[in-house]
Amino acid sequence: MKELISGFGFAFKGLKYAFATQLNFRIHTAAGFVAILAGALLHINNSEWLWVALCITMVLLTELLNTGVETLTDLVSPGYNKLAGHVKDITAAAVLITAIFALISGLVIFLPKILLLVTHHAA
Ligand SMILES: Nc1ncnc2c1ncn2[C@@H]1O[C@H](COP(=O)(O)OP(=O)(O)OP(=O)(O)O)[C@@H](O)[C@H]1O
Repeated sequence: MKELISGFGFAFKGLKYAFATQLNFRIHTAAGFVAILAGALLHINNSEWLWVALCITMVLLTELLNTGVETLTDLVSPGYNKLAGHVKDITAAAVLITAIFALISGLVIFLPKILLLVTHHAA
């Protein structure tokens, strides 16, 4: 039980480190909160909530993996190294792909509801 609790402690330490050092992690966390707020205000349904939860999880997960890989790369290759650059570019690309997926999902879920709201108010 003690090991389980200290395991959570290490995980929170990792989250705190990513949040403190990575601007992109803070931006994506804020975007996640905005999506949750929009979901509540626009009364999205259960399956839409699952898509929102999946997108937030995947973006933050890839951000955390990217931070881990970047940190490890800086540890093993502090100086310039072409391969080290490729490693960082590849994990950055993983974040980009996931963020694009989240953006498209967000548009599919929220845009029709926002347009309906706007046209309803305009009429
Ligand atoms: N050791 C290195 N050798 C070669 N190229 C590197 C190296 N470190 C970084 N780069 C190149 O610079 C880019 C930015 O690296 P950096 O470590 O600043 O990443 P970042 O995404 O800006 O991370 P951070 O959020 O820590 O600032 C990498 O994607 C890579 O192309």
